[in-house]
Amino acid sequence: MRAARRALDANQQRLAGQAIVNRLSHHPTLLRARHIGLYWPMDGEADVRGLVQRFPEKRFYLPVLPHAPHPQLRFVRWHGRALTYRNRYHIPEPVRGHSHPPEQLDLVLMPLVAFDPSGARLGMGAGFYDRTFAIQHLLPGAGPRLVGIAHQLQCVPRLPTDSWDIPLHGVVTESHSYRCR
Ligand SMILES: Nc1nc2c(c(=O)[nH]1)N(C=O)[C@@H](CNc1ccc(C(=O)N[C@@H](CCC(=O)O)C(=O)O)cc1)CN2
Ligand SMILES: Nc1ncnc2c1ncn2[C@@H]1O[C@H](COP(=O)(O)OP(=O)(O)OP(=O)(O)O)[C@@H](O)[C@H]1O
Repeated sequence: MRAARRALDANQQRLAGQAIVNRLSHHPTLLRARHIGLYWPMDGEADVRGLVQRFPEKRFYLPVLPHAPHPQLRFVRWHGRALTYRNRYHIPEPVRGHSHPPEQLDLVLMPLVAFDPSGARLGMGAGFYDRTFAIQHLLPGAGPRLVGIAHQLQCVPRLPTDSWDIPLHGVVTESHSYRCR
């Protein structure tokens, strides 16, 4: 999946990102949300950063890697400008800015490697998102809506899941919007 999404050329990437932003722009969950977790795309992930210009009245945050012993991602405010600092995976991160408690975000747009229509998500394998939103196992209605963002080619019929995986509420690709739970 990672090789397949990396193989998309710049034009396919641009079109996919625009199509997903357009879909999200009519998505009631996005329209209602005020504090939104976003991500800086890497490794062929769909680029939905255009949302920041599209919705200047909303507040967007980027994930910042935890330092031991804190197991959770932090979400730091991002205004859409260039970033210079890169984390250990070479992903840009804001170095200063207001951080919003993850469980108080309204919506988190989650990067993923593969997904299935039931809302199972395969990530990069470090468990950052699962640990950050683990509270949803205890309080299923609590915390942000979790919406996966992907290219349609990342959809598989059925993914195996582990007990700690947090299911997605929905997934949006350039051609489909899935409602999962
Ligand atoms: N854009 C984006 N940001 C994100 C994530 C993501 O999946 N996408 N993450 C989602 O959790 C977190 C970062 N998690 C990551 C986990 C592993 C690797 C990674 O590249 N692993 C390499 C080995 C890297 C190394 O150790 O040198 C690999 O698997 O090939 C990258 C990000 C937070 N930010
Ligand atoms: N709630 C949790 N508490 C403690 N450890 C956890 C929790 N959730 C996940 N983990 C740990 O994280 C590891 C990686 O999880 P997994 O392979 O599901 O990551 P992923 O969802 O693919 O990655 P990511 O969320 O970073 O994109 C697991 O082996 C597990 O030990």
